[in-house]
This record gives sequence, C-alpha cells and structure tokens, in this order.
Amino acid sequence: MSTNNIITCTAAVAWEPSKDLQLETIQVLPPGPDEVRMKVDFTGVCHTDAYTLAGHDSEGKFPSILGHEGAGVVESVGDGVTDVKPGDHVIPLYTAECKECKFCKSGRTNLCQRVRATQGQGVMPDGTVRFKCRGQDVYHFMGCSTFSQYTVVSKHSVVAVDKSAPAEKSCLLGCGITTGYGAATKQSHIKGANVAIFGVGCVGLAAVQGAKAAGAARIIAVDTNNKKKEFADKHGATDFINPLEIHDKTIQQHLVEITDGGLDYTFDCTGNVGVMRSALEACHKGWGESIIIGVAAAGKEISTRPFQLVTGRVWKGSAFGGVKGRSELPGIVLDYLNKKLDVDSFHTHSRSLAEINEAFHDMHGDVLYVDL
Ligand SMILES: NC(=O)C1=CN([C@@H]2O[C@H](COP(=O)(O)OP(=O)(O)OC[C@H]3O[C@@H](n4cnc5c(N)ncnc54)[C@H](OP(=O)(O)O)[C@@H]3O)[C@@H](O)[C@H]2O)C=CC1
Ligand SMILES: N[C@@H](CCC(=O)N[C@@H](CSC=O)C(=O)NCC(=O)O)C(=O)O
Ligand SMILES: [Zn+2]
Ligand SMILES: [Zn+2]
Repeated sequence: MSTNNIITCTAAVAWEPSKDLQLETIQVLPPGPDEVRMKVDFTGVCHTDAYTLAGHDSEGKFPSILGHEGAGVVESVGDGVTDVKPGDHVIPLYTAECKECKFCKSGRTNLCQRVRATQGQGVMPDGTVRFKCRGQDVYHFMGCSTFSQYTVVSKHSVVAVDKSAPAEKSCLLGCGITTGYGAATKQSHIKGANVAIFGVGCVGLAAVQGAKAAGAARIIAVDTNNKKKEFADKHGATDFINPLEIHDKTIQQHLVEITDGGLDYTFDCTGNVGVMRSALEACHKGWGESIIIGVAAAGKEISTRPFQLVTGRVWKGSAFGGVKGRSELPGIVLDYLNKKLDVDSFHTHSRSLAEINEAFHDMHGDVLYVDL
C-alpha cells in the first residue's frame, strides 16, 4: 500500500568533500512506484564512504547522504513492490539485483545494471531525489544512503532477511564482510589452493574466512600492520607476512619463492595500485588468478608487464563479493545465524549517529557500526 506522508528525521549530510558530516533535520519523501522507504536501525562505516567523503570517488556527488552498509525495517512501499512489505527486516543493496536485465540473466555476474546509471548520479531511477534539507535537494549514495534514520531505495536494491538477525551485526553484511567472504568462496578452484590476501582489514579478514570455509590449503595474510596478525590468525590464515619486513626482494618475489612458483589465487583488499601489481605478480605462472577488490582513488591506474598475463596469470575484479543480493544475501545471513560465518568479531565499536564523525576517525584499522 503506498503512502503520502513526508518523514522528518535526522541524517548526517555530506555538504562538501573533506568536511565533517553535519547532523541535520531532513525530510524524506514517500517512496514512489517500485520504491521502498525503510527505517535504518544500524549502519556500518566503510572505507568507501570515507573515500567518497574525501573527494576520491569520480562519481561522488554533494550534498549527499553517504552510507551503504545498513540494516533496518521497511516503513512503507510504493506501488509495484511485492517482494518486501512494511515490517520486514531488510538490508539495502548497493549492488542491485533486478533478475531481468541482461546482466542478471547472464548467470555470469552480479553486476545488475537496472538502476546503476541513476545510482551513480545520486538519484532514484526516475531521476529525482527523496531527500530534502534546508529546502534543498540532497543526493542519494550507492543507492542506499544509510547515514539517515530513514532512507528510500529501489525495490531492486533491498532484500528481506531473517528477523532474528541482530541489525547491529547484520548491517555489516551489507558490504565489507560479504565482499571478502563472497570473493573467496566464489572462486571455483579454491579448495586445496594456495591463497594470499593483501590487506587484512574488514574485507581481507572476511576473504581469509571465506578461503578457509572453501577449503584453501594455505592462506597467507599480507599486511603492513603487524597488529592485524592476531585477527588474521583467528580467521584462519596459515601465515602472516609484513612486506615492510622483507628485505632485498619484493613481496611478490618472496611469495613466489615460498610457494613453489606462486599463488593459485591472490586478492587485493587495500585499494593501493602498487599492491595490486604485487598481488598479480605473486600469482603462479600459467594459472594464478588475482582478484582486485580494493577501490583505488579516481585517476589511479594499474600496470604490470603484459608478459605477466601472456604467461597465464589472470587479473580480474569483484564487487560485493560477486554476491547477488536478493537471491543470495538471505542465505549468507542464515550462515551467520547458524554460526558458519563469523560476523560478531567484526563488530568492534558502537557510536550514536551524533558521533558519526568520530566513527570515521575511529575506522582506521577497525570495523564498527553506528546506532541510529
Ligand atoms: N569491491 C568491493 O565491492 C568493495 C571494496 N571495498 C574496498 O576494499 C578496500 C579494503 O577495505 P577495508 O578492509 O575496509 O580496509 P582496511 O583499511 O580496513 O584494510 C586494509 C588493510 O590493508 C593494510 N595495508 C595498507 N597498505 C598496505 C600495503 N601496502 N600492503 C599490505 N597491506 C596494506 C592496512 O593497514 P593499516 O591498518 O595500517 O592501514 C589495513 O590493514 C578499500 O579500498 C574499500 O574501499 C570495500 C567494500 C566493498
Ligand atoms: N564509484 C567509483 C567506484 C567505487 C566502487 O568501485 N565501488 C564498488 C563497491 S565499494 C564498496 O564499498 C563497486 O561495487 N563497484 C561496482 C559498481 O558498479 O559501482 C568510481 O566511479 O570509480
Ligand atoms: Zn563498502
Ligand atoms: Zn538486473
């Protein structure tokens, strides 16, 4: 049943790049056809939010409401919405799934394109926004905008999940954990493989966990921060290497030496293009595959000698872990509830919405959530 009321609530607005978010009273317009308005109960803060706020995203729009790692409850739905209803516990999806576009039907990717163009422009699929602040339009972000007590998303960008999942934990499945876990578990030959994961923050640790769950033989965590060793070990890494402690050779030379020719799979979870090169060149000749997960700043480019690819190494990438949100995320939430997937240990801090700028400052090296 559609609704016409405007909700007045609080949101953290990003007015301009590199400035603190401002707590504002905003108006959230009713959901239009094929749209869902939800109350956001909890949101994580992801490095991609920080990267966009810092002005590093070529698609970044201001003023906007950032945040894309949320969980909450459907408040109302527009005409044409059948998959979710008021009261459903939901997770918004920055990687939509319409189940009808060429991409969705290909069976080869999770990158649904149904709402992607307008999402990148910070607007709803009809080209308008649902947020107003101080009489001004405010842009959406990644189709989610979870740094608001209420948000509006496309029906293709939201999925209902088990009501028993605590939202302060399940919100983390809206991005970081699913991204790393999915990227590892979806590699078809990872069972018995030798794997290296570069950068073991939230995404990399989840990739470690996924590699272990999928039966990888050796899981080497590579990180410049020795404090991450304890976490990598806990999630299932067999080795921890700090590249800053490798002398007289590159990290990729070292990895190739200690793995009898290189890794079957490597994952970049740093967003650093130099690390991406190392990860590719640490792959085994003939078949090693390197998966780029990290998001590099606008204008950055990757490079390697083409010979690296001629001789069989494969460079590819992964968004949201290759996970199709509406089809697969409810199952991942169940994996969490059934203790197959550890989410709890990723929850390190809690903050109120009023403290969201502190949450950004805290984020370095940690995963946290914000109580709305
Ligand atoms: N493709 C996708 O769908 C998604 C991509 N991302 C992206 O993934 C990336 C990782 O996110 P997240 O895990 O939250 O980030 P974190 O910053 O938490 O983790 C990165 C880790 O890499 C370490 N590191 C930094 N430089 C190097 C280096 N040269 N070699 C090895 N390790 C290094 C960092 O150390 P230190 O602690 O000292 O900084 C940190 O431990 C980000 O770029 C993020 O934007 C996130 C979600 C989804
Ligand atoms: N907008 C950026 C690219 C940002 C990016 O790569 N986003 C990732 C998700 S990062 C999540 O925390 C992603 O899924 N990309 C696929 C997509 O379709 O956006 C730019 O313009 O470079
Ligand atoms: Zn994210
Ligand atoms: Zn689609």
